[in-house]
Amino acid sequence: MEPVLQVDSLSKRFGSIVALERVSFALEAGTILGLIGPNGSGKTTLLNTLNGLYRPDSGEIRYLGRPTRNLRPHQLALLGISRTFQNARVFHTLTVTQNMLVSLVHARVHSAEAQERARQLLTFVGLERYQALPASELSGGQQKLLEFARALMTEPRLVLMDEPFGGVHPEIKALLLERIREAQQERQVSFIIVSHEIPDLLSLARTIICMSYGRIIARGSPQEVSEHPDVIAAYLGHAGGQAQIQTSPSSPVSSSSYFEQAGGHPS
Ligand SMILES: Nc1ncnc2c1ncn2[C@@H]1O[C@H](COP(=O)(O)OP(=O)(O)OP(=O)(O)O)[C@@H](O)[C@H]1O
Repeated sequence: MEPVLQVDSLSKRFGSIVALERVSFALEAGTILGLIGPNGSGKTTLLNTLNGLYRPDSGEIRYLGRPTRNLRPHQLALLGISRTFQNARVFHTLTVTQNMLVSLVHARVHSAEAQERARQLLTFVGLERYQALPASELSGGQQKLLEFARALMTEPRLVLMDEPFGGVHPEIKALLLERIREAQQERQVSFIIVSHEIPDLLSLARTIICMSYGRIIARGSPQEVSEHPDVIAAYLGHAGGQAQIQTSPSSPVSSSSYFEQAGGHPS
C-alpha cells in the first residue's frame, strides 16, 4: 500500500544551525509514529516543514504520492494534513464551537454539516457542554482537547501533534490518549506525535524515530529505540550511559524526572 507520507532527504538550516539533515522516512496509512529527541533536535522544525509552515532547503515530501513543496498550511489542511501546536493555539475570545468552525473557513462544507461535525467532535473529546463558552474559560488541558478536536474537523488522513500531553492533567491526558487511539483505529487517521512524555508515546506509537542535531539517529519499535545506545547517549549527553528510557507509565522514574536528569543535548 502507498504510504500516507514519504519524506526523502529533507534538510533545513537556519543560518549556521542545521535543524534538519537529510531526514527520510515513510509513514504507513493508519499508523502512529512517535518522534522523540533532546531539546533542539529538530522535531518541531520537521512538523513545521511537513505542514507547509517552513519550506525545506532540499529534499522532498510526498503526501499520498503527491509532492507538497509549494503548498501552504491551509492547502495541506484541505488535502488532509492537520496540526496541533506545543502551546495550544485556540482563539480565546471565540466560543468553543466557533474555534471548531474556523478550521473549515477554506473548506466547502455546508454550515449545518459543519455545525453537526463540530458537535460530534466536541462530544468525542468530552467538551460538548462547553461549546458556547469562550475558549479562554477552558483549562490548558481542555484547550489541547479542543485543538485536537479542531484538527479532526477537516477529516484529515494525517494529524501532526506537537507535545499534546505536556502540562496536561492526568485525567485529560488519559482521555486524549484514548481518543487518539480511537481516531487511528476507527477513522484510520495516521499520526506523527512529538512528545517528551516518553512512556505515553511508547505506549501509543507503533514506530518511534529519535532525532539528534537534526538527524535521525534511531528508528524502530518502541523497545528497539528505547534500548538503542545512540538514543541513550543522546539523552544523557555521553556515550554508553547506564540509564534506560522508561517504557512503562508505571515505571518508578517519570518521564519528566527522566528528562530533568537527562537534560538536552550535550554542550
Ligand atoms: N525559526 C527559527 N529560526 C532560527 N532557528 C530556529 C528556528 N526554529 C528552530 N530553530 C533552531 O533549529 C533547531 C531545532 O529546533 P526545533 O524547535 O525544531 O527542535 P525541537 O526538537 O522541536 O526542540 P524542543 O524539544 O525543545 O521543542 C534549534 O537549534 C532551534 O534553535
